[in-house]
Amino acid sequence: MDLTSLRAKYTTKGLDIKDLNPNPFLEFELWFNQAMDAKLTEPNAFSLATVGADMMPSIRTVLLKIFDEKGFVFFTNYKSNKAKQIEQNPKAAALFAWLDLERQVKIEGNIEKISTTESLKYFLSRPKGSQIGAWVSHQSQVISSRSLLEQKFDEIRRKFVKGEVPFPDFWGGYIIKPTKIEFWQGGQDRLHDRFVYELQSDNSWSISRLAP
Ligand SMILES: Cc1cc2nc3c(=O)[nH]c(=O)nc-3n(C[C@H](O)[C@H](O)[C@H](O)COP(=O)(O)O)c2cc1C
Repeated sequence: MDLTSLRAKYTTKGLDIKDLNPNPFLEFELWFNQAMDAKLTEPNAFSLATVGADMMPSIRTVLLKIFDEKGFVFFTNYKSNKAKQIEQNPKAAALFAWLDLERQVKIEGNIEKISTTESLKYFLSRPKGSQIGAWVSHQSQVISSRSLLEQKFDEIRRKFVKGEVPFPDFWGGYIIKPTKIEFWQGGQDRLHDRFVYELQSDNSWSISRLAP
């Protein structure tokens, strides 16, 4: 299939350094709220890239659940492929592609587990079905059929039909602590605007414009 004629025009006003908040987390919050206001599908979904000891990059979608000046938090299975890669190499990149807004945000940084208390707090806020789902799925392992998953789901649901679903010790959150955050806004004739914030040794953030 030849896609060479598939071409979108970027028409948005563009970005200027004077429009940017000196604090990249506040800039991200502004863009995130605009993605919410635009009613994008799952605006908190992002591509998470990790690289394990074999140096082969791996990427998948996860959902951002918390963000503040400490970093960006998502939840997953601590025995999954991504978790193994993070253990081997605690660095990650995250990409939010808000294409309807002609925007992307790219985040790079260090990644670590959040505390069990914080993971538990989020686990308790999840619907019961999702809590059971965390128990059922040995994420990233080969399984022989879907029916096995469904059987296990039923077993666990019956077991905890009355009481609370216990918190699985192999499940929880990771926080990406950024050292770089890049904001990209589409511009006319491929003259896009890119600004990268980089964390300095005194914990301040520099801002540089990058060529598109
Ligand atoms: C929209 C969407 C949201 C997802 N959110 C999560 C998530 O928050 N956590 C998660 O572990 N997997 C999530 N997944 C599944 C992952 O993309 C991936 O299949 C899974 O985490 C296993 O990845 P791994 O084998 O690289 O560890 C999501 C997938 C999609 C399409």
